[in-house]
Amino acid sequence: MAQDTRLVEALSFDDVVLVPALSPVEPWQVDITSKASRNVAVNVPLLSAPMDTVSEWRLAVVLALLGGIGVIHRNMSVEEQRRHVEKVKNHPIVELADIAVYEGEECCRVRETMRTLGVRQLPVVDAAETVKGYVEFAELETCSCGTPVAKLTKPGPVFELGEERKAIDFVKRGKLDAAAVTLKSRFLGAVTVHEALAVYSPALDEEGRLRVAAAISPFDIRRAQALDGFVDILVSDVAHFHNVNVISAAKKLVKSISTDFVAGNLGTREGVLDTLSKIEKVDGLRMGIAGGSICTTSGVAGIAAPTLFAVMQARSALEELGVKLDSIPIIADGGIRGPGDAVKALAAGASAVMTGYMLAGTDEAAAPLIRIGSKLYKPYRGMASRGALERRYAADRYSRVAKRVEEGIEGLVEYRGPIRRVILEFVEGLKAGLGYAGASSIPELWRTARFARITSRIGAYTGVVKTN
Ligand SMILES: NC(=O)c1ccc[n+]([C@@H]2O[C@H](COP(=O)([O-])OP(=O)(O)OC[C@H]3O[C@@H](n4cnc5c(N)ncnc54)[C@H](O)[C@@H]3O)[C@@H](O)[C@H]2O)c1
Repeated sequence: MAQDTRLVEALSFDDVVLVPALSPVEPWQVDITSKASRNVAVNVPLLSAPMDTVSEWRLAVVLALLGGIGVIHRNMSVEEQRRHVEKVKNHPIVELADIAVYEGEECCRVRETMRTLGVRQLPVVDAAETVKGYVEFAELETCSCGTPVAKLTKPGPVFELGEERKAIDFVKRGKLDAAAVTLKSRFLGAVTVHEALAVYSPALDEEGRLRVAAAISPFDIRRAQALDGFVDILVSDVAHFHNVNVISAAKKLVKSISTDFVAGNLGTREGVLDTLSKIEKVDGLRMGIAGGSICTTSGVAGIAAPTLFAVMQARSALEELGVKLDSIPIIADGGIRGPGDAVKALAAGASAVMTGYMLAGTDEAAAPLIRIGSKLYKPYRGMASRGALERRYAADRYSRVAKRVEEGIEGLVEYRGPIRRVILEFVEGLKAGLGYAGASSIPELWRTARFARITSRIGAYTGVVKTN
């Protein structure tokens, strides 16, 4: 057969922009709820990459409290990975010790403050200002002053702003010794209540526990079975899923699990078509090869499927099969530097994005904080870097050595503070992006987004020295 020498165009995030459109919504009204896999809803369309400098239980807890989902890496034994998942699943949403019942004047004061602020819900925080969840302020009884007594009940999902609800949620740790306004400024910092309400919305399973996913190799049935039914999603974690051996291993593996299975990484339409035609149960597609900031695959092997291109490829495969985009969600994985790239990935057809880089510098990331001179950093490395591979082979005696070449670097990223700051910026960026594109939700963005190719970099701060 003659070699096919046609060039296809593999677009990357910097090659395109989304063009603005008539907008029926204000950014704060934009709904960014989505799916991380067929049966797993998220309030923030973000998954942490299963990397050993990023995703362990601590990050997964806070990310789920903020509405996204963490994917626990697999550079550890099966037992250890299960323990990480357990820690997330058993983590309290509301710490019972922090719960108080407010009565009388105190109750009236809370209600009045919240009414003044136009707020129905505030997050519960601990001493480190980590979001613990929500408390419900339900109109169950009436206190002496005639207003309802606040009772803290099971945490619920975030209510739509402007929606009339009987229940009023509010946030507080310990006794209400300060007005909600004070709490707002202490906890929320410079952001508005509207913004904060949009962010703090835990991703919970049917039993009200935090959601969490775990990375597996399709060859590792033992690991998959140990996590099956316990974790929300099993995420395939190999560089080239479109390999006959990987596909046949996955075909076998899915027969023994009931948890959502995300296939990946894939880069092409053909890869998706082969995956879906050969594997009975595929609940999501992890798309993108060699797009990551720490990935050296394109240099080492000359291969890449840039994330934006890979998402577009998956979308065309699904459309060809007549499969709805939200029934097999596409996860854009690799090279997402911030919300702008994420908006482009979503517009191309993704339901959610996966990132290591954006989260690697946060307090909650799995690597230790390092000081060099006056600056703080956190280590960050690719999962095919020498260090990560050595750890895998040492920690997991069932791991296979498929290649003897490194495809990732080990480096440092600047310290970024608590993850909630990153997520807040991410959520607000997404909402702004959808607002510009004239879409009030992600499915609407799929239908209406228009891309334009750009001929040169659209740069912010060009020629300006940034001081903040
Ligand atoms: N997303 C990316 O772009 C990317 C690229 C490289 C590595 N990685 C990550 O690095 C880690 C190691 O990756 P890995 O796939 O080498 O893991 P691995 O060593 O567990 O390999 C798993 C299987 O994937 C197949 N495979 C992998 N590379 C292949 C290739 N070049 N040609 C043919 N088949 C291939 C083989 O069947 C192999 O046994 C994983 O965590 C992976 O996700 C990611």
